Amino acid sequence: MNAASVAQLVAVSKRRGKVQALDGVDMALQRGEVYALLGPNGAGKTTAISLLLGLLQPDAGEAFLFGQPPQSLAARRRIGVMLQSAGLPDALSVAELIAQVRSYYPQPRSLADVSMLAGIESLLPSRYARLSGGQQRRVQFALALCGRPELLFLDEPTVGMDTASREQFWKTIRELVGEGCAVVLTTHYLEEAEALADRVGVLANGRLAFEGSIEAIRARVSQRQIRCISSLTAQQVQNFPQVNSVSRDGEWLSVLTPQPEPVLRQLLAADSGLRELEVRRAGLAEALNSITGVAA
Ligand SMILES: Nc1ncnc2c1ncn2[C@@H]1O[C@H](COP(=O)(O)OP(=O)(O)OP(=O)(O)O)[C@@H](O)[C@H]1O
Repeated sequence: MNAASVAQLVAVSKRRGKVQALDGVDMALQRGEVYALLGPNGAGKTTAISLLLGLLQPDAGEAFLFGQPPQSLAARRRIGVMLQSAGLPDALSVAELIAQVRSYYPQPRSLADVSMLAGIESLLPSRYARLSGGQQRRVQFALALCGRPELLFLDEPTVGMDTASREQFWKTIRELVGEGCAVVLTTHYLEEAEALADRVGVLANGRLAFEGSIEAIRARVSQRQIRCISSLTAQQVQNFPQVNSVSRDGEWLSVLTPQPEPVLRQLLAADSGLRELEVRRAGLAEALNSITGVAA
């Protein structure tokens, strides 16, 4: 156990039904850090969070919250949780739900603060059950903030939120992190991981296939994408050495290659009218697919 970690999995394995959902996973989260857990459906993200929350027990290895077993009441008081299924009572209003959750804590955040942070002031009188999916997510976020958590677990938190709500949510997360709160986030929105995460863990088939910064993930993909407006056909460019694939979108040509320099020379030599040239590393989605593909 690492005493400085706010949450930790040590060599954790867990079977779920016939599936080895986690297989020897080590993970440690520090104070004030945003850790995004990424990976395809069924990779084991929710299982990892459930183990850290003490909702599941590991078959092998150990889970810790603030250096204690996750079931410890003292440790649980220090966390806030937003899971995929909230199971909240349908009959209560948003204000009543918040009052109920605030009552669990000795020094809760005020109703005004919680509502402002989650952007739900106008929803307080409404019955929770009558809210839209995105509004319910914002209320769940408010509930997770009631106990002034030092560690927030957010399992796909912005599913169903509109763009403005998502940006407000990201802004609030940054404020909380600025005050020292740590966050474990799972998401399928890569721009969300990019916007928030200090560190990313990529799970594939129950194993941690990669851990590092977003930039480090990108660096794993050696391919570059060349984009330009050109009269050359995709077939002509496909025949250049070092070209992996070519696609055309209207007047734009997109070329994937591990070696952009020789390809650029050939493109410029073959088309004197070529313009709007840009070269960039292949995208984050492609990098992740390559990490999880290799792991599989
Ligand atoms: N209650 C269960 N009984 C049997 N198998 C389960 C159960 N819950 C999860 N699994 C299996 O364990 C594996 C890991 O599931 P988990 O929910 O942790 O994945 P995930 O990465 O969170 O996926 P998603 O992105 O779809 O939420 C999957 O193969 C899943 O089918």
